[in-house]
Amino acid sequence: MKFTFYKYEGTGNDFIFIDNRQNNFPKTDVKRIEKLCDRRFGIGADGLILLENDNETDFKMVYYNSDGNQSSMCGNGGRCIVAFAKRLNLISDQATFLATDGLHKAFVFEDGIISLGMKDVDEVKIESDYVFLNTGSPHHVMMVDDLNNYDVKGIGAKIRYSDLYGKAGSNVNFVQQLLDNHFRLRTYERGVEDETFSCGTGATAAAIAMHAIGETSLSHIYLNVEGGKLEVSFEKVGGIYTNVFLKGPATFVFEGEIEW
Ligand SMILES: N[C@H](CCC[C@H](N)C(=O)O)C(=O)O
Repeated sequence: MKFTFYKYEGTGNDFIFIDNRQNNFPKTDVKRIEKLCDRRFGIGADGLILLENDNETDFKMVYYNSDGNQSSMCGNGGRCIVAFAKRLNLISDQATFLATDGLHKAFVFEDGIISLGMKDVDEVKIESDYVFLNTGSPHHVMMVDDLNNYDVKGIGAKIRYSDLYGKAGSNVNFVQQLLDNHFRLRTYERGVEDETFSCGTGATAAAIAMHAIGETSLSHIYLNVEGGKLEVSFEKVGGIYTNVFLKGPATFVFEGEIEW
């Protein structure tokens, strides 16, 4: 089998893209997808994303974590697939696409920045030392005083595999407040089983969580992640977080061919 692939990164969260509109990619070959994502024996990425045809929208997004398993919504990958669709001349400066958590709208700006509409969040579980919410993927969010030298992988894995989240697990986000609506975020990602340089649904979850627990009353949040900067904006209407947007860069890195 021979495929052209396209490598993208969104604030350091990196992905292999395949144009699967011919529907010939081996979608159930977990070991193959895991190997393609392997940073030594494959191309290397946090995830692999298929762009497929969809009757009602511009395209469909299918997301796999680097463990080779299909998973829930990827916010950075969602921004990158819009850049990929533009490269394929499928769209111009906006898109509507179908993902595992429903329909997404997206807007492409001049400088390559992409703003992705995220699902509404109608349930935010506030506990004494963490917040849990689902922004298309499940996220445990907790505040820490200093993210320098913080054991994100060790502590993140403990929480991800704890009884709290059972077999499904959760992504784990550690947030440090810098200014009123400015935060630093480091994330342990389920399915990568390591810290990633950025997590889009995690940044969205952290922003909404900080608003929900009153750390900020502003609804436009700036997040410094290990791989760059993201912005999250939202409105809270009748207890529901809506008009949620995740904005940031989506960068083409290289294209190549894989054969096996
Ligand atoms: N690892 C996540 C999916 C990818 C999330 C992340 N890459 C993003 O940008 O949202 C999960 O299995 O829940």
